[in-house]
Amino acid sequence: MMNYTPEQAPTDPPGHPPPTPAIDARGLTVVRGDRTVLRALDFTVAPGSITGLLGPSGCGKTTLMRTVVGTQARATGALDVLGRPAGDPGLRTRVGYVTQAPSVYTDLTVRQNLDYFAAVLHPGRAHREARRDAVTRAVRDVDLTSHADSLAGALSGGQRSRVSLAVALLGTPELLVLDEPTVGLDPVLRRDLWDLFHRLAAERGVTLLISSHVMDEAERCHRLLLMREGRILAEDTPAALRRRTGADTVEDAFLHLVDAAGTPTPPHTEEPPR
Ligand SMILES: Nc1ncnc2c1ncn2[C@@H]1O[C@H](COP(=O)(O)OP(=O)(O)OP(=O)(O)O)[C@@H](O)[C@H]1O
Repeated sequence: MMNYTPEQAPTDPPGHPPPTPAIDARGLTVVRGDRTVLRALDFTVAPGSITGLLGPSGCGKTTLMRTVVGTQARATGALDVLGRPAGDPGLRTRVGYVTQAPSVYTDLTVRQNLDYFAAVLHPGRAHREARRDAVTRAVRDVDLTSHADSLAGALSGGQRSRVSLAVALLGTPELLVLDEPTVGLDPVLRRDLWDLFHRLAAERGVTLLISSHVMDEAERCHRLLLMREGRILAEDTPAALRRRTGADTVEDAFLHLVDAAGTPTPPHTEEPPR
């Protein structure tokens, strides 16, 4: 089983001012094409925490992640990431982003992929040993040591996704933004990845923002941002959301909050949360 409980979210030592949020959004609005996709979002993400971003397909999760990592144009309002405006060049090595589609070279082995990205991050002979250590650690983190010399193109979809995650871990990011990292993985790999996410938060102080369709993964997060139709429906711990709504599961809590919000859902644009 998992080696944590969601109630064990990082807390501030008494008497200390709260730390700067890892993410601080105020009135964040994003337009894509002729659609307003994110609508005046206000939320914060605490450093060293795991925040789950949940909501039905098309509610704006990827758009929000793209905005946090600075690749989304036409954002208005304020969005600070690690104390700087989102997209600031100083954040490049401090933020890791893993997209839904794995971005690896299929004609290189796992290790060659990582060697390449490590050389981009830390060029030069002086960093050769540090690069080798970083690559070995990242391959081990994602449990691909036995596949290190396999061509990425010969791996399963889930294994390729883990190579992408290993690339993001190379730079030892302070904030990791992961878009549906567990899609297509079997239950054992999903559990192992969530264990890794918790180790990264607890042992390395990494902040993780993780999107998912899968409501049972919500229970593995310290806090949740529940999204619907470009808005934040609720922001709280899984337990508090269940308590607040009298629901047994986060999925039921979500449905309760949707009903309470009272906005009708056009059937052609909405999928139920999976
Ligand atoms: N390039 C684009 N131009 C215009 N609208 C877009 C574009 N990309 C996405 N959208 C719209 O923005 C909305 C949010 O999309 P987004 O990909 O952020 O949702 P999502 O919650 O991540 O969905 P999923 O879970 O299916 O990945 C959708 O209604 C989508 O149609």
